[in-house]
Amino acid sequence: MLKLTNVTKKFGELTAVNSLSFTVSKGQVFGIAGPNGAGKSTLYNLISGLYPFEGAISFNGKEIAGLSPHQIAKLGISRTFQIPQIFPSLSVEKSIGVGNHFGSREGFEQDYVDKVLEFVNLHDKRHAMVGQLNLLDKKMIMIGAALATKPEVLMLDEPMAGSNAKEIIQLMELIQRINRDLGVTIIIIEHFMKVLTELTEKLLIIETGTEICCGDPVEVTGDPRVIECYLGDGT
Ligand SMILES: Nc1ncnc2c1ncn2[C@@H]1O[C@H](COP(=O)(O)OP(=O)(O)OP(=O)(O)O)[C@@H](O)[C@H]1O
Repeated sequence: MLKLTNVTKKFGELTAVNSLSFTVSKGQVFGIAGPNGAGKSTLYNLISGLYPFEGAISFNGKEIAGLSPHQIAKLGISRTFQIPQIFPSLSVEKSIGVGNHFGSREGFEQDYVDKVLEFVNLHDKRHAMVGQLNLLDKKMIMIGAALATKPEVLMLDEPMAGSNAKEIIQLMELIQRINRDLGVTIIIIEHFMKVLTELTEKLLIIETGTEICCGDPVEVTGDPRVIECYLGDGT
């Protein structure tokens, strides 16, 4: 479904993404982890059409290099950000509606916005101003706006950041429902290994833009190269 071939991104002298190749299959939950500065968010920025890059990225067989973020969203790729990107003075309903305006192929659909509000459990807060809500609600709004684009693939950038244990369980449950009930393929960048091993079917570890290891999450997290570069030896 989503295939990256020798994708490289340089910022001047710095190679942020270094010849990465991997495939995400339809319906999969695919994890990405690595130390700070490894190039994870840059990878999302490339797939979202924010920067030009070397190599190839194809989605359902179509090359996406050169397409605008808007065109890529319309193809069915959506994303969230580490820090919730929200419009503080918009209502919850309008914020999710913006996602539907931006990405849906069928034009604006109020019914779909209503469905998303229910799905992310924000129907009771639909008229609240986004800026007045707590971090978990803001995350749910950002995920809801991404879902309102009707994505085939949803890329989540550190969805658990800043959340407590109870919120992490709620977010994990939501991600599983998005994958299972809506059939959306998920790519998730996360630092919490427990979240990655519980949620994902395949895990890619990168360091300084380069692949260290990719495969079964339990095997990957036990790989000595991953322990050395990312997890540490516990001492
Ligand atoms: N627009 C940019 N211009 C120049 N350098 C950039 C730009 N964006 C990212 N970088 C650099 O590219 C490297 C990878 O950054 P990136 O944000 O992708 O890492 P990351 O793995 O997402 O890190 P973190 O876990 O801290 O979010 C870093 O060295 C960063 O400083």
